Amino acid sequence: MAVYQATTSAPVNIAVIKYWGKRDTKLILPTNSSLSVTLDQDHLRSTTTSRADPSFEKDRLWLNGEEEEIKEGGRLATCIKEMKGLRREFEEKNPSEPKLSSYFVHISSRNNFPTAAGLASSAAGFAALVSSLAALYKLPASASELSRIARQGSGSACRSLFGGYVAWEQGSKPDGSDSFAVEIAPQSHWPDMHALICVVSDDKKGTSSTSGMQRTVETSPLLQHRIKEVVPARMAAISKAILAKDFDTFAEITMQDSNQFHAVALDTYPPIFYMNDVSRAIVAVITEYNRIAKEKTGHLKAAYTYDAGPNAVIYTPKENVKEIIELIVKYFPQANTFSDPFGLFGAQGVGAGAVPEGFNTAVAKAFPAGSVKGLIHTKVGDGPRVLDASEALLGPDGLPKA
Ligand SMILES: Nc1ncnc2c1ncn2[C@@H]1O[C@H](COP(=O)(O)OP(=O)(O)OP(=O)(O)O)[C@@H](O)[C@H]1O
Ligand SMILES: C[C@@](O)(CCOP(=O)(O)OP(=O)(O)O)CC(=O)O
Repeated sequence: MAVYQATTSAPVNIAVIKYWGKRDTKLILPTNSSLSVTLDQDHLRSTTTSRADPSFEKDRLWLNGEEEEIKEGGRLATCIKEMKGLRREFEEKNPSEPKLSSYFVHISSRNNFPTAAGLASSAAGFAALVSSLAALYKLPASASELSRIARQGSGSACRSLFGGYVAWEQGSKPDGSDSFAVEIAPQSHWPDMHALICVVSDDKKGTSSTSGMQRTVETSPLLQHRIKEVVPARMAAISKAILAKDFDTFAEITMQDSNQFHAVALDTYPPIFYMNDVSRAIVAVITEYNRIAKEKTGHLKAAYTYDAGPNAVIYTPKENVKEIIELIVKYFPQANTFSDPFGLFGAQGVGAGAVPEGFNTAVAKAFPAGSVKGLIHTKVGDGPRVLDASEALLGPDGLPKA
């Protein structure tokens, strides 16, 4: 008996122009365009195996080994239904192909990082789901077409269908057909972009992005200004900066847009707070770091950005990463060993940290060990990957492997 199965992995993306607000909550159509950097799957990824089989009795999905309910009309069900629809069209055009669209699917997925902790697990997760079904169904669909379906799982997921630098064009059609992701530049265009994730908390967050952003749409007058007056100009300027590899402009817009996203969260009624004291101290440290860099070299060296949680993501050219880690470690001593995937520190490890010459240490207090629970060093990466059968997450019985 033929086994119809495919395994793919997909990356996390972290936005530099934030998506926050929907004009259609069912189709997941945003109130503004957004732009992100895709991070390397060598470090952070969702891996998903999908199988179609005539013996399966219903569609089932396991996330990190636990079965998730596929609610009728819910986001998972919508993505699976849309993908089966594309397969059906493909079968109609290619009548000799097996009728996989009529079989139920079993899907097993794993994230190699905390789920629902503000590390964009839903983005990587839905991108991996859609790309594994696309591989299973052998669809000729483009990444932008698939992004339209991933969007209906979680808005930010549409951007994880591409590597590199990715825009989600908001579109204007009521049916969402023009709301999808496009590549601004591939990873290879600007491979020197590194990212340091400061994990402040990996707990499940208090206010989900989904509910938080709708409260903002309903109550924040500042959001209306952001949508009309701010984001369109920033999208154009940051796209241009990426094409020109202009880190100064990229960094300035990234930090300003993170600030404004958290300002609209505060402008929401009742207000939403995602950043905490540790997050704000990291802003102060990076701001001072940039001040002396600008004084010495005329250029910025780092850009912070925060999603719907307290974790910082710091974008920087590779040459600065060691200095930034030393700086962070100085203020936020590490309780856990830093994995150092790029081998910056050698056998002696990160040590007690250091500040660059001229740095005003009074900008923040030193925090107790463990305030920043961990540091993840990664960089810009590629789009979804089709993996070998040996990496499958479903066993011969069609159930998740232990
Ligand atoms: N690998 C996966 N496959 C399918 N669905 C997933 C996967 N990973 C996460 N999800 C879905 O995404 C949900 C978590 O999304 P949520 O937006 O709460 O957190 P997050 O994505 O980590 O944070 P944020 O989007 O704010 O960065 C999970 O409860 C699950 O429904
Ligand atoms: C702050 C953000 O990370 C918000 C992400 O929101 P989600 O994509 O998680 O929301 P839903 O579409 O409701 O699933 C900004 C961004 O990624 O652009």
